[in-house]
Amino acid sequence: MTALEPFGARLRRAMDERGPLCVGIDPHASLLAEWGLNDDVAGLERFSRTVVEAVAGRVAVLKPQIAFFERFGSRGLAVLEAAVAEARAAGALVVMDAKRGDIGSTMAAYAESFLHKDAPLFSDALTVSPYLGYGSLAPAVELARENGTGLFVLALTSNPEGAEVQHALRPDGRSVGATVLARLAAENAGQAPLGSFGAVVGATLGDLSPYDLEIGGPLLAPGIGAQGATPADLPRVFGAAVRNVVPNVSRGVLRHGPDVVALRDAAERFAEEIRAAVTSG
Ligand SMILES: O=c1ccn([C@@H]2O[C@H](COP(=O)(O)O)[C@@H](O)[C@H]2O)c(=O)[nH]1
Repeated sequence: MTALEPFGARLRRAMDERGPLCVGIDPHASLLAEWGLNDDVAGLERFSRTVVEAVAGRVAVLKPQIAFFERFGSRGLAVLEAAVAEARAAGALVVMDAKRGDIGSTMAAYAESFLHKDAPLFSDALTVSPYLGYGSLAPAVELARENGTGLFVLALTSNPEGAEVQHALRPDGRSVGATVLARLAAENAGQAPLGSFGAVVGATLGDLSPYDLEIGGPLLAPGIGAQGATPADLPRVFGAAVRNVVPNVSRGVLRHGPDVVALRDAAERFAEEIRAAVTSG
């Protein structure tokens, strides 16, 4: 494979051409049942293929949640490999939601598993956790730069429990989450039109004006739909940085399956609401 253009540039173009929506591939056992599928590898495969068929040719980003595939061991991971390859072949960027984080030497292996161009689970970007110290992510940053891939670093997560860690104040008076955002801004310095090192910032969080969200990179915003946020919340939560927001919807779209057209229509409705909110905000 020839070297890829940096992830940030590829993402900016995809957002401009297709809109910023990211649809999740989250095969919850309850969704498999609602779709009339068995909670087994065949059900998992049918679910993933249907989501890819419905939306991968239309939305900018697909975000598989690896936990739902790991549940089925090596055969689940084989299904994930196929879904990633098919989604990318249909023109979607793939953000692997694996939230990896470890000491630097192990982090390097995690990065190779997803961000190296020859990896079976090669993805355009990976979610990672900075809570072993931001510096522990350095091998992943380096490998992403070499391979034209990207990272989304957990900064201010959508779940209420995240605040006890992410809002905690450091000795210098800054919060932990604000420091993660500042480190990302430094990674992205000088990168145009968009850096490759994004933050995860929940759409559920309300007013984020105390935080500097201008990190020069994308902001992956889960929480719309099942967690209660709506597209209309985006301008209020993200302010001017809304132009760099990649809103994620998983269950809010997936509950409309298994009909391909119904899934596609649900994604299109979210995409339209996001477009309206972002342009009016
Ligand atoms: O802060 C975070 C980080 C990641 N997620 C993931 O996003 C999706 C959300 O799914 P919904 O069904 O739309 O609620 C899921 O894969 C989470 O693991 C998050 O929700 N919040």
